Amino acid sequence: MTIIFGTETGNSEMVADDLCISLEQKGITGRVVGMEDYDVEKLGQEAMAIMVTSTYGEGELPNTAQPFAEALETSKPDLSSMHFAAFGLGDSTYETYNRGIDTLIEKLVDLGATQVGLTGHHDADSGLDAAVVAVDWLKGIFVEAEAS
Ligand SMILES: Cc1cc2nc3c(=O)[nH]c(=O)nc-3n(C[C@H](O)[C@H](O)[C@H](O)COP(=O)(O)O)c2cc1C
Repeated sequence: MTIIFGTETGNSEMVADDLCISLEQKGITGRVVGMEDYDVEKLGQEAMAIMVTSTYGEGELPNTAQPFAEALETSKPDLSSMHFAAFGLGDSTYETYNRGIDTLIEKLVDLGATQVGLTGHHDADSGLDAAVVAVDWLKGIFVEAEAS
């Protein structure tokens, strides 16, 4: 399973790495890739991916996610076979709390992808560790998938 992250200061990458470790503990091989290194033409081949991104500026995607989002708009890959789970990092002291992940989800769904489970969120203002929150969220996604 591929974990694709967008980040400005590295928190989303740490989350992606810990999600990968958590997957491997379940016997699932994971691969972590930054959005800046990911070719959107390959996205349609991901049967199941985990998307992780923070929010920057005023509700925008972080630097490494912006070219990825633009490439989605221009290449318009067919994502009808792709499933994905989504986790966002933000800070609730901003009015635009966690808008980045919602922007990304909208783009993927517009191209035909199917979201699995509820979007996970980390709030930097909570004082909680982002990776701990993300790994707990992923466990919930698995419980939901097993129940359905
Ligand atoms: C300049 C700046 C702007 C930010 N803008 C937002 C924002 O609009 N909405 C939000 O929810 N979080 C915002 N954040 C919080 C970041 O998303 C949060 O710190 C996150 O953990 C950063 O993750 P990253 O290191 O992967 O980029 C902002 C942080 C900074 C420093």
